[in-house]
Parts: sequence; C-alpha cells; structure tokens
Amino acid sequence: SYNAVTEGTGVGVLGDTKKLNTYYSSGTYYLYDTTKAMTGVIETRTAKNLSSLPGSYSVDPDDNFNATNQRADVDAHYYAGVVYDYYKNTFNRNSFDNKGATITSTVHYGRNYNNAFWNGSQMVYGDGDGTTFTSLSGSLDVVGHEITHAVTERTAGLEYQGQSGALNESISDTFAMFMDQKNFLIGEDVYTPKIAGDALRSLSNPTQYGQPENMSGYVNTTSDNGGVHTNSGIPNKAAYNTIQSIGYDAAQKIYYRALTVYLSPKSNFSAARAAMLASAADLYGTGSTQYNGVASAWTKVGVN
Ligand SMILES: O=C(NO)[C@]12CC[C@H](CC1)C2
Ligand SMILES: [Ca+2]
Ligand SMILES: [Ca+2]
Ligand SMILES: [Zn+2]
Repeated sequence: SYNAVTEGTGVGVLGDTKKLNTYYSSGTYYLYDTTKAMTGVIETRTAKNLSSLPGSYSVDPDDNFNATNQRADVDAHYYAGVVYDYYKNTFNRNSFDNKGATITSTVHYGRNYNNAFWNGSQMVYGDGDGTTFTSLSGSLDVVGHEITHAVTERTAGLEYQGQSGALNESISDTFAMFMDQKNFLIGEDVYTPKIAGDALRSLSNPTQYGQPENMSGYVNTTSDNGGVHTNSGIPNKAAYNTIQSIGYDAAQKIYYRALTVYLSPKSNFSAARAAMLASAADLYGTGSTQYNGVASAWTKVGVN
C-alpha cells in the first residue's frame, strides 16, 4: 500500500538496537510515530548540520535505521516515545500540552553543537563535539529533561531566571530521574564519551559537579540567567532527599501535583517547599510519612 504504520529497527548513539514506530509512504520509511493516543504524532527530523528548523524528516529506504549518521535520530525518536508514555501512563497527561500536541525533535543541529534545548515549539539536539558531548539525544535523562521544560512551560510557567529558573531546571532534572530510575546522574550516557564514570550533574551529590546543595551555598550571579544550572543543585538535593525518604512513586505524584496545581511563574525555593507540602497534604494528609519526608527533605537543604 502507499501508506502504512510500520515497525522498524534502529541502532542508537551507544550502539544499542531498538524497535521504532515508523511510517511507510510511497517507498520510504519515516521516523513518524502515529501509535500514541494523541491527536498529534511523534516525529523526528534532521537539520543536516545546518541550523534551520524543523529540518527534513529522518527517512530510510528499508526501515532499518542502522547507519552511523542515523544514531542520533533513532534515540531522539525512541526516547521521545518513552517520555510520552511516561507522562501518559503515570499521570494520564497527553503530551506536553495535555492535548496531544505533536512532539517534534530535530537532531544534527549545527556543527559540533554541545547542547540541546526546547525552543518553545520543539526539541533540538546537537551532535556534540565528540569530547565534551556525543550526540545529546543519546540519553533518556537529557530527552526527559528537555521535554519536561515544555511541560513546565505549559503548567507552572516558572520564569527562566534566578530561583524560579533554577527550580525550572530542577523540575526537568527531577522528572528525568523519575523516568530513568537508574541512578541520580544527569547526562552520564552522553557527557565526555572518552571519560567513563562522570556526569554533567548529580542530584545525590550536587557538589561533585560544582553545584551547591544547600541554600547557604546559593550563588548570586548574572551569568546563565542568574545561575539556573548552578543553583538547581539545591532543589535537586531536596528532590533526592524526598525520593530517598518516601520513594519514587509518592515523590513523582507530589512533584506532578505541585507543578500542575501550586507552582507559578515567580515561585522561589521556599514557595516550592510550600507547594510540595500542599501536594503531599492533598495526596497523603498533613502529618503523613510522605508529608514529613517532604518537610525534612527541604529543611535539610536550608529551605523553609
Ligand atoms: O541542562 C540542560 N539544559 O537546560 C542541558 C545542558 C546539557 C544537557 C542538554 C541540555 C542538559
Ligand atoms: Ca541518568
Ligand atoms: Ca563521560
Ligand atoms: Zn534545562
């Protein structure tokens, strides 16, 4: 037939083989996933190392996306599906807008580009320079981090500067942990491919990668929108404390309720503590183990 929902295979950034939800049309297979319960689709494109977005569809003639230059495309597509499933299965949230919006990812953005970002409409991933980063779509926690920026934008709308900005960053790191539940590290799969055992950030030990883990270490700076990638260590440690104290499931339910019901654009760290406590009270009752675990998690990082 001319059009069909198909299942292909691909090789990811780390050389791992995975199944892909693809689409066949007139002799070509597309990284175009129509299988989710959404009005939109999950689609993956390539900028071919230029910087115009969204770029052209990632395609293959035989539905086996196993070329070296397809690895970033494979993982961006696969992990976007994992992130969609996480939000739908855990919170019944239908894509980042909760209305089934299409999730578009573009890989091979720029040249040796050591970053990834949500541009307000779509995901964008660089290839890295092979020293600082390899292709940034190669890790679930980076993809989950970035798509969570879109969720935050559509819910709490935390302003991307100062404490609300560091909180915005921490929400992305924290939901990446909820999705991955492998460790408390961010970016370990794609950061410094020539060096094993390191990571971009650690939620269990933020100071290992130069972040404060207590309000006493808050960095006042004008760079990086007021240090949003530095000061996120403080709420990140609080999230780690929360998970250690009450477990992943209760923690993720509390965080999601805080994000969607209580947090707002100018919420600072203290407001975040209050939002988490209000959510814990709603879900488990004031004075519950969960409530008390949240309270101590934030007190330990100097936020009251
Ligand atoms: O923290 C981030 N963005 O706000 C990063 C930086 C490198 C990884 C991809 C995007 C994480
Ligand atoms: Ca990780
Ligand atoms: Ca490394
Ligand atoms: Zn971020």
